[in-house]
Amino acid sequence: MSTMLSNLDLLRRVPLFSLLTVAQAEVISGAVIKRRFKRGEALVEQGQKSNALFILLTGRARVMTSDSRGREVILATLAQGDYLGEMSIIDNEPHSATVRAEVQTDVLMLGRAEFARCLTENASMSLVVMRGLVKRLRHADRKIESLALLDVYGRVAHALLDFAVPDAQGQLVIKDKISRQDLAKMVGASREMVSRVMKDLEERGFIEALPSGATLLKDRLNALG
Ligand SMILES: Nc1ncnc2c1ncn2[C@@H]1O[C@@H]2COP(=O)(O)O[C@H]2[C@H]1O
Repeated sequence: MSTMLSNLDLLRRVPLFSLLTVAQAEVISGAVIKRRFKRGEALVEQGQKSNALFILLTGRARVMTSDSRGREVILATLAQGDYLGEMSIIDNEPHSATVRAEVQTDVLMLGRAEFARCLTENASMSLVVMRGLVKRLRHADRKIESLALLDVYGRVAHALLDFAVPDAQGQLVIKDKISRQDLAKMVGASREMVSRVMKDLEERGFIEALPSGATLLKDRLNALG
């Protein structure tokens, strides 16, 4: 995190807060605190309350939920500029999921009351938060559909397509290596099963492991996911 930037400058760089008026941003910047989370540390815990909105300045965090037997599901990965903890502030219920730092992660934390005030005083910001929630609901709908209707091949294909971004040639690639364990937690299957499916997808030409560690997704994968 750049220590040279003021809280106001940092806030201005976060898309959500760029909509505040200058006066509002000044008030809010006086209310935020910076905090660093180590790799593996929880920013918020499912079932607890923490009274703050967290905005990622650097790093990466994973949104996950688990059952009483410790089995985990990865719901999403958050990166720079993303925020979390808004659900608990909006409905005054405990956090819906645990969010854990995947690498060292710096955040700005804004208190519950200040965030609630931002929403009531700034209609465009409320709309952006609503759009974010709607986007997540759409994504969750697709995920339910995939869990209910697709086999493990389809679910793995779906998760891979979700992660991929087009490269310079317009081909879909996943740049970072995804661990089989993480993929298993995304699709609700065992690591062994996911390893078998990935091997099969590669042998049948749906995906290609590149020497760089990236994975190239072939067009035909769309037919599975
Ligand atoms: N499916 C999801 N995708 C992205 N972020 C999520 C998802 N579910 C929960 N979160 C975030 O994780 C946070 C956990 O605490 P909250 O419920 O307060 O607010 C939640 C959201 O900010």
